[in-house]
Amino acid sequence: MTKLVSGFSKLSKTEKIDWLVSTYLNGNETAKETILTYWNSNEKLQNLHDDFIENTISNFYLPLGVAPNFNINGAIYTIPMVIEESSVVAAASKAAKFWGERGGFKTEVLSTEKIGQVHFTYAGNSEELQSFFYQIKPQILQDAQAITKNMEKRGGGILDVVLVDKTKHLKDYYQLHATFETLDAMGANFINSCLEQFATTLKREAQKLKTPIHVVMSILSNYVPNCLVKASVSCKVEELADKGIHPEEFAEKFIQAVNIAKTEPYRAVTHNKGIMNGIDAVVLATGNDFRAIEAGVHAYASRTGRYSSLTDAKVENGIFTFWIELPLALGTVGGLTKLHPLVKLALDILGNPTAKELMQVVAVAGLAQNFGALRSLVTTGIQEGHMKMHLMNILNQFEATVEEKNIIVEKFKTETVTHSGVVKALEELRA
Ligand SMILES: CC(C)(COP(=O)([O-])OP(=O)([O-])OC[C@H]1O[C@@H](n2cnc3c(N)ncnc32)[C@H](O)[C@@H]1OP(=O)([O-])[O-])[C@@H](O)C(=O)NCCC(=O)NCCSC(=O)C[C@@](C)(O)CC(=O)[O-]
Ligand SMILES: NC(=O)C1=CN([C@@H]2O[C@H](COP(=O)(O)OP(=O)(O)OC[C@H]3O[C@@H](n4cnc5c(N)ncnc54)[C@H](O)[C@@H]3O)[C@@H](O)[C@H]2O)C=CC1
Repeated sequence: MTKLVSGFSKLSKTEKIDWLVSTYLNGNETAKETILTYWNSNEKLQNLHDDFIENTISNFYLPLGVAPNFNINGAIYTIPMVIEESSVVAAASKAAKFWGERGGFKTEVLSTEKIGQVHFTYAGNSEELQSFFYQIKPQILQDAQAITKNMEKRGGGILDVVLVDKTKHLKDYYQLHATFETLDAMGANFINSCLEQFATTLKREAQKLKTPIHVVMSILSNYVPNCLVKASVSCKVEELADKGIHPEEFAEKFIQAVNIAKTEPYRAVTHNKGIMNGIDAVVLATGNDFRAIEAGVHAYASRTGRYSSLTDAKVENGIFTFWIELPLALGTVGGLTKLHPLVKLALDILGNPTAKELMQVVAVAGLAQNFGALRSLVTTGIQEGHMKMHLMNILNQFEATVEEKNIIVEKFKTETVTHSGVVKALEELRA
């Protein structure tokens, strides 16, 4: 068994790689070469990327693609997407084109409130704590002024701080539950700084109480059900007609597919995974925190107590409408947004949106993705389009030459792509 290593973080990058290769990779020189192959030849850029995280040994590439033709509230966007899965960008592009010819996407930001909490315990009288809180609330806000003054100048800051009694759920457990407007910042660091200051004031002032309070932790919440965006598409049912689509039958099956995802959690998780194909890809391309988005979105999908679809669809008076509503705490300043050159490029492609504008673009990407997946699922089935896009991955896996690729791509233009079918075709070609 390998011994625990001490002081690893203090080694140079090359020393870290040498340790890794000798300890876990049997000194394999090819492994070392792979690590070095992905270093950026531009030293300045390499240093920039290395500093994003800790113990960096190389760069991990994901493709950056673009999906054109998104008509959002009348403006035409090309959406940058970072994702490893084939057919996602194609599906988004196809859905954008389809809806671009049918009035485009309509979006609306419903709210932008962020949340943070100071979690603490107090074993004394609850009413005493309430009146103590009302006395010190102005002081709590006053002490945070140094942190909030610039955000206030921009029109944001702390919206409110309330005391919440959670003792019914957990013995002696209370919170300071705070709400924030962080404008174009996702706000994690701003909120956490405010919360830690609230905790400092709370602890200082609580020395006056008969029963002590114990602060457990201060942290923002990634559940932001009041930071909501809605995106929708609609058209007359007959306008749904397209290659392979009978409009009435399509609308009916499509709505049925959404209804199944609304009631059946096993289906809802996959349905929403398809939505997150679009959401995460834009979140990543724009340097946002996809873990925060994922956690918040799935909590929202469970808000009724049962995990459900993020999208909904209906036909009313002959009009088909399909929409999504979801929480998105995004930033277009802060974090990596001004640091990562490709993030900066992605934001430039989007016309340097505000956080509110980015929320709308991201919601549209999720809706488009869901439309593309459902359209395939209720018509051809998902494998036809997905495997068509995945063909190149299979060929690369078997190190097909350019010539072999050309022959096999041509062959599968008229046949459904399956992994075994492609392998067989390659074997026959090589026999
Ligand atoms: C894959 C398509 C688009 C093929 O669809 P198609 O009709 O064969 O495509 P086409 O060759 O006729 O081209 C039509 C348009 O599609 C786009 N398109 C087409 N090919 C490309 C390409 N190579 N590169 C870029 N864009 C492409 C592009 O917009 C193109 O227009 P054009 O550019 O020619 O004017 C279609 O079958 C589709 O939308 N399938 C759905 C795929 C999907 O949802 N993939 C997600 C991964 S599966 C998954 O993870 C989620 C899931 C499905 O489980 C979720 C759920 O269950 O709900
Ligand atoms: N649980 C979580 O989600 C956590 C996330 N994080 C990380 O925190 C980072 C995001 O934190 P932020 O505070 O957003 O970033 P940040 O710390 O880079 O701060 C952004 C700052 O930009 C300034 N600013 C300039 N123009 C602005 C404008 N128009 N609107 C708003 N602010 C403006 C403000 O001072 C703001 O505080 C992400 O990298 C995230 O991964 C950190 C801790 C926990």
